[in-house]
Amino acid sequence: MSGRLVSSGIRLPKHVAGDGRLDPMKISLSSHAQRQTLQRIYTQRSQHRQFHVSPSQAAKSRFDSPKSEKDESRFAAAKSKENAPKSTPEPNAAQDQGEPRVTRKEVKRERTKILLEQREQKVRELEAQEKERLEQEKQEAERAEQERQELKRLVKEQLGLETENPAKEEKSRSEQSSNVVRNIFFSGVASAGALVLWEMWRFAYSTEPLNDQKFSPFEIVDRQQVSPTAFIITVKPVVSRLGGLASQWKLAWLETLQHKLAWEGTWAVEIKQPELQVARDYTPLPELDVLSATNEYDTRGRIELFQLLKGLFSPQQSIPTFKFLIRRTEGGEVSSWLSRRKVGDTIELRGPHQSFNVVARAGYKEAEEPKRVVFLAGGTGIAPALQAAGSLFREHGQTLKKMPQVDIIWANRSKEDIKTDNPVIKLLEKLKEMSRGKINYVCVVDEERRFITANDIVAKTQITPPRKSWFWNSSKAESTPSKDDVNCYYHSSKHLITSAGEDYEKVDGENPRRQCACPVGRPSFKNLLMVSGPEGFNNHFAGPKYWADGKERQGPVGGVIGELAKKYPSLASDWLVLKL
Ligand SMILES: Cc1cc2nc3c(=O)[nH]c(=O)nc-3n(C[C@H](O)[C@H](O)[C@H](O)COP(=O)(O)OP(=O)(O)OC[C@H]3O[C@@H](n4cnc5c(N)ncnc54)[C@H](O)[C@@H]3O)c2cc1C
Repeated sequence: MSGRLVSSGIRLPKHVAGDGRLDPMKISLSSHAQRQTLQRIYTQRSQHRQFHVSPSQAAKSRFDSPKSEKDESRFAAAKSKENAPKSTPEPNAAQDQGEPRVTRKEVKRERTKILLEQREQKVRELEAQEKERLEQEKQEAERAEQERQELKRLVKEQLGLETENPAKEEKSRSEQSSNVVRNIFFSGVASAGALVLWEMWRFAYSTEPLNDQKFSPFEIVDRQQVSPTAFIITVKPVVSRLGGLASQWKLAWLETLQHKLAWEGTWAVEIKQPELQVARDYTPLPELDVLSATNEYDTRGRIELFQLLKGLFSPQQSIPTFKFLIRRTEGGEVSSWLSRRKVGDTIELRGPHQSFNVVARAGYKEAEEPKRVVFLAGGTGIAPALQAAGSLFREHGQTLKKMPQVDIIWANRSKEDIKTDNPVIKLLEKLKEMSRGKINYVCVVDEERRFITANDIVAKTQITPPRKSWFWNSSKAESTPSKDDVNCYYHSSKHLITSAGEDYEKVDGENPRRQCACPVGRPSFKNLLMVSGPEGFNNHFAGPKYWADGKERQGPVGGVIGELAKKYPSLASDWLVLKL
């Protein structure tokens, strides 16, 4: 226990002096106000001791000089107590006699009271502040709501949506719904317009799926090995998978082109080897369904329109394909690269490059009597032979009456090339059947020591040796009237010597047929003897071509046929020899 021992042996609290009085400075109080209060109590006690004043007097003196507002109220309370009738005796009167009347408990109570009062005061102040803040917030919220309502009213007024009566409201509602319908309608029209514009843009800027200016992608969809060195690949154009008008148009355009080309004669496309950036010509095989199509495909424009409409109404339209018979040449840049391509691979094509218009050269529709077309084909040279036969069939297929007799002699190295399951053999058989024998073929194979001979050519062309003149009794051949003194591009042998096989004029991007310039009343047609194969093959039978002005030209007829022409003058006068 803290405190101090006095002489009497009694331990006093530390804030009580030796004479029993309270020592205010020894009482530990935190606040100044508390210290003051105790100081007052101490003073009161001293006064009481020195002057023997009564508690009421002490209270009076205590409150005589109020230090604060609080003290003032206490002072007033004490005064009123003092003025009150003294009916009851002072409770502590006996103790006033020399004894300290303020105990520690009282000090503590007083101090606690003061603290409580202070705290209560603080709480009241905080409550008042909080109330004031809430009040302000409420007022602000009310003001904002008023402004919002006002704004809403103004907007409604501006938009004319102010409804004052139910009729007006109903009218406004119906107007709103008709607005919605109108908006939906115009959105639909706008979307359709955008779609049409998009398609027109694609239509205008889409390149043709096959053109002679730049290479276009084609996908290999089939590959068939027909002999150890030869194979057939089928390709289809790569068009957008999304379809749409532009894609349909592309397919329709290509199908149309196929029909047009099949009708006229021989043509080829270039295939690019992308690694070496070189290209070589290859000849598409004719498609049977194209050859057997009816004559509704009359002109180019009509074909396109018909195909386009067909394509639009049948999105699953057939995709036109091209087939190539290719022989892998040992060390060849393009053919060996192509031989390694598989189904699914993409190759690039450019073309078409048309050469001989077989139909026009063989007399076209003016033919007065069926003519003959003989084709000497070596290896893959069978492809142009099939094109020529196909175009003549396409032209005369309906009546077959005026169709020239077509004889193909196909020379190959091995028997494997002419197996019955070879698609080329199948195609030849089908053409023979469809043309009721007007198209015929024979195969000769090196392996069997069977080659195309001069006798074969004589037999197929049915040329006859010149008759001996009975008058001169000499071996001099009877002169045959020349049919070659015309300048017709299609039917003059002289003209043919310098020809680069350009049987089509280029007019405004179109390749129309040339006009036959043969004089009226004279036969304007010729028999055709065509030679198609590797360079050596062509040179052997018809003599070499020559280059002039950057173009490969036909040159004079030489080789086996040139020799025959010397013996058979009708070969020179009635036949055109075309080197492919
Ligand atoms: C109108 C037309 C249509 C055609 N159609 C077809 C067809 O349908 N199918 C078909 O298979 N072919 C066709 N061809 C032939 C074809 O275009 C190619 O000529 C043939 O495929 C060979 O080309 P390549 O690039 O493989 O060989 P290339 O690289 O051109 O070589 C050809 C030959 O020359 C040799 N050679 C190349 N360079 C040299 C050199 N520096 N020195 C010595 N020898 C060399 C090679 O070893 C090879 O034997 C056609 C040609 C034309 C003109």
